[in-house]
Amino acid sequence: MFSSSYKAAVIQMNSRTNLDANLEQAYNFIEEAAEQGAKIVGLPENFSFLGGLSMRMKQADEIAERVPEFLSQTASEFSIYLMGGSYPVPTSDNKLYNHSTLYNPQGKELVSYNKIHLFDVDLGNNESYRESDYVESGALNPTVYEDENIGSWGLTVCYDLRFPELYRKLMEKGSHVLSIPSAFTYTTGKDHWRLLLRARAIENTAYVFAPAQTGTHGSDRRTWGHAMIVDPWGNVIADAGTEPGVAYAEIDHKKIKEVRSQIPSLEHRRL
Ligand SMILES: O=C(O)CNC(=O)[C@H](CS)NC(=O)CCC(=O)C(=O)O
Repeated sequence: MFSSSYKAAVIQMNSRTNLDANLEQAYNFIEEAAEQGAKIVGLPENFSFLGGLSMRMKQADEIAERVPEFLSQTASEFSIYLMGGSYPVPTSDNKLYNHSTLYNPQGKELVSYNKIHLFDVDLGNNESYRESDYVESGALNPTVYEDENIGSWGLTVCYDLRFPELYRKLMEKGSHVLSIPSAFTYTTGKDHWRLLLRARAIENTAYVFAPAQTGTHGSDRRTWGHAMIVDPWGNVIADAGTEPGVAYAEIDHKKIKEVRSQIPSLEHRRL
């Protein structure tokens, strides 16, 4: 367990198909968060490129080269932990991993995770998604990073949020904070996002840290926003609303201890 509380920042972006513009938007919000004293800052799913699938495939090598450089330099420039949302990393068979990552204040990558659950759904009204057409599911390897400064962070991405068994595995590895960078659709977000985030926090007595995408991304994509931090009791302690921006909350080891002693449900598990 870490020993002090710290300020965390979730970034909400409106990423599109211009890598430079997206990185600039991310940089400006990270700078703002660092100036506000955040020790850890998180970017949303596909912060570097959203929409424009064929363009993304063409630029995938460039994105996969530039984004880690950007994350490393920015984390060390502002001396913060940086959760790099997710970005596409080409696989050997011409697909992508939806890759999430965590950097330390010296700009070193600490841990990374490839999204396991892929968003293949038909929502009606001509709204459907086939993430598995271009993304390869990651290894079934629940991924946690821990140190004495930030505690134990479990990495997941977006649609993973709907699979509580993944979070149970992360809890078995001692997570204090569940990271869920997202680009939830407007259609599902309005009914499911807040409820699912609060449920994961309550059932795991852990913080939920969820940067998000918001607004429209080209003509066929609309995301819900409401980047959020939820405390282990299930209270929403930061909500970025619907505009791009940054939302802040304190992550406090005392709160985790308090809730886990009030309701030791993790210890009461039978199955
Ligand atoms: O590929 C991209 O451009 C960005 N990635 C996404 O938007 C991903 C995969 S399509 N979206 C989700 O996982 C939404 C999940 C969701 O909305 C739900 O579970 O309801």
